[in-house]
Amino acid sequence: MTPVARVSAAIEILDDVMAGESAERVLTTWARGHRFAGSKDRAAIRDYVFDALRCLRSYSWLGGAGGVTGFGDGDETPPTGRQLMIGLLRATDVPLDTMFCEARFAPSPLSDAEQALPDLGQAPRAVQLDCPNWILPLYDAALGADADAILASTRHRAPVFLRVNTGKASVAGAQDALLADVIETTPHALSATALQVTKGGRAVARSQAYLDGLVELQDAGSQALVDALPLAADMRVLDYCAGGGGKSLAMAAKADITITAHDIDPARMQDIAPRADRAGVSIQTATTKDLAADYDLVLCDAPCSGAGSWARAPQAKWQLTPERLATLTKIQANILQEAAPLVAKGGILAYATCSLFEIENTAQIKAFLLQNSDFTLSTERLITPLEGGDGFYVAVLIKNA
Ligand SMILES: C[S@@+](CC[C@H](N)C(=O)[O-])C[C@H]1O[C@@H](n2cnc3c(N)ncnc32)[C@H](O)[C@@H]1O
Repeated sequence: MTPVARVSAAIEILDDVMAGESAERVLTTWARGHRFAGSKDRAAIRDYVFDALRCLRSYSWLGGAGGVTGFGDGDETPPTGRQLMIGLLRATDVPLDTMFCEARFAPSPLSDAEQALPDLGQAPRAVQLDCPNWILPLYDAALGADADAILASTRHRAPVFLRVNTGKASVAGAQDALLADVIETTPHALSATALQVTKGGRAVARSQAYLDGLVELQDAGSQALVDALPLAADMRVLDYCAGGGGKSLAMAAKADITITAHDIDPARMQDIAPRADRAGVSIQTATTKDLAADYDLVLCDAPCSGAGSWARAPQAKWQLTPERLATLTKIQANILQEAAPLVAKGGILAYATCSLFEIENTAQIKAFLLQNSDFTLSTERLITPLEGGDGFYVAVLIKNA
């Protein structure tokens, strides 16, 4: 495909996404209907779509949809795919007349109105930072002087990180094995097991090092969260909200422990067995009625707004509503109450989210401690995207002996 045809494809896809469709689904459907598009075309179009989603408000502004204050921010009309791509190309200094022109498959040349260059410096702070208006106060309350820098970081693509499975390889050994598939990496300060992929990120899942279980795809912040857990040999550990098992696998690689994975939706755990096989570790899965009440450590990696990973999953930023956030905080409080009796006396209850907001993090723990005087707070850590990975919160509570 020519560069202009890629821009036209991104416009078409973004129009569907702005109509409320999932970006992943629209991209998959588009690829099925356009078999002539090669992998490089698909990757370039995908990058356009996700870049536009990350910077939805500032690109809308630069694309001339100045009145649009945010998709998902009320009843406003969302920007068109064309406006977003005009904004994206302006923001990245691509001359617009090279893309919007008379060439075959190109989007039509800019109208006189579209030629006017809006000044982003005049836009409200939330537009410049690509944040829904109602969410900005949550950032300010939780992150103070760092709020702007953290929001700015979510405007850029998140790096690909790997976790070295130290049960199978050293960090240097895993790096060498990845090099055989032309995947270049560099260790990352957030965790001793974290490698940031600097070249070949799209090839990881096909590489021999990955297929042999030497590495797993896992964000560096997620690894730092697991590092914060006081795991020790022979512990009985319950991963109460295990999902696909990312944290279970990381915990299993850290210490010789017995791990049980649980999720309210057992179907979410279907990948755990093949992933554990690949990693060479053992993880049991259990339904709620199978759970014992004497775990040495229970991890609740609760469902949340996902605010710490909006650079990776940008559509979620625009889909979150105050009502959904209120529902999530209720679910989080219930999960803590369900998990507390499963912790053995003297054991540990760990609570984690990939959110940055107080209402999902410190406020949740404060409320829990008020109602559960048999627990005390041991440590608490907020990992923000300024440390290089996704944002996470983790609190470690101890149950009285
Ligand atoms: C943030 S995700 C977990 C991600 C996973 N720990 C990982 O590292 O890949 C949250 C999970 O909590 C599960 N969940 C929601 N409500 C729950 C509940 N009441 N009890 C247990 N799991 C729950 C969801 O099904 C979802 O899989």
